[in-house]
Amino acid sequence: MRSFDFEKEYSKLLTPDIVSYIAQIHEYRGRYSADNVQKELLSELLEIARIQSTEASNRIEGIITTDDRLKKIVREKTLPKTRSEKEIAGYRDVLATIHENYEYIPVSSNMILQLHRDLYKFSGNGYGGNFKSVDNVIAEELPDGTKRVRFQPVPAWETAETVNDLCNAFKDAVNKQFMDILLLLPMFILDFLCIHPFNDGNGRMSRLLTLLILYKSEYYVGQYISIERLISDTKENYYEALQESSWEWHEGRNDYAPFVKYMLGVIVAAYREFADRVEILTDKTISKSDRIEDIIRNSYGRITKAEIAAQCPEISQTTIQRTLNELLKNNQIIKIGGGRYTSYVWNRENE
Ligand SMILES: Nc1ncnc2c1ncn2[C@@H]1O[C@H](COP(=O)(O)OP(=O)(O)OP(=O)(O)O)[C@@H](O)[C@H]1O
Repeated sequence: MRSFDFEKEYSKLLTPDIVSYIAQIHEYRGRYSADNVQKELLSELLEIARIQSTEASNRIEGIITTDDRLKKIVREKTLPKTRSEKEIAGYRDVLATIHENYEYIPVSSNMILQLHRDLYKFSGNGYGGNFKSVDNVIAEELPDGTKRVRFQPVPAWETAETVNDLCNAFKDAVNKQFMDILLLLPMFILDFLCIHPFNDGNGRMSRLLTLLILYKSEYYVGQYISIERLISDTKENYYEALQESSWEWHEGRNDYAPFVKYMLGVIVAAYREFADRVEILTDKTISKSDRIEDIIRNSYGRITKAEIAAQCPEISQTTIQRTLNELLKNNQIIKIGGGRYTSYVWNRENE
């Protein structure tokens, strides 16, 4: 059976590029601790990130619904109807549990099972909260419709014990305190994905666990900038890094570096985006119209005038309307619907 030795692998990862990523992330964490950023601003970013995270993590697995239904599900304004919507609602709830209770959720086999149970609580397919009952493969569908095996995970009969060993080894490594969690985290996630402990939901669970471990270690950026969206936007690199790092995993000879670098790159990108958003939203020298433009560009799907106003209460309705007219004239946004149902969406065709 596969064993886990974080300490042995750790020293191999201390290369200049990885160390530089870690230094950047440490610096960002210090600069943007919650005390340094306005509370209203954070709650605005929080709402956007919650929608994007739920959408993106599900989209990576082909689980989708319309923009409007997605927003309503995340805001709990409707009940999920289709199978995909039920899985999206499950993700929404597990994400909320992690956001609110990360301090009290240990990274243990039992907790992973409980979170997985909640991921499927609307689905009623019997998968939720149980490790896989039969062996599985990580497959890839080729353009001609045929399937190719990307990775053969741990067999079903070894799964419970292997997850338990992984969680214990991870806990021991964290407790030793001299190894940076930013390296232990992607190693743990890669091992989790190579075990692929569930019949379904492994990718989503791995991204939820990523957030959990980041929050527990006081890296809160994922609450405000969606890490899942950044992964979805770089899906090809994500799969490539996983492929490279999982090579010879069963023999314990795999190289964690590609996936570690990929994940650290994503975390740095999230902090950079956070820094940019904070600057735009707080810099008083940035014009009102630029702020409105930024809000529309960064919103998920359509946005109404009332939603824009809620995000910038200090800007008058007249200025918002004038800016909307200007953006429409320049073809930067698209108007959808009419009357009190009018909404706007950023025109990405120009990008
Ligand atoms: N070569 C690989 N090695 C390890 N993990 C991989 C590899 N390629 C992809 N993955 C991971 O496996 C996930 C997809 O696995 P799979 O298609 O089996 O989905 P699943 O278990 O049904 O769950 P979910 O639907 O949430 O992904 C990806 O999101 C990615 O995280």
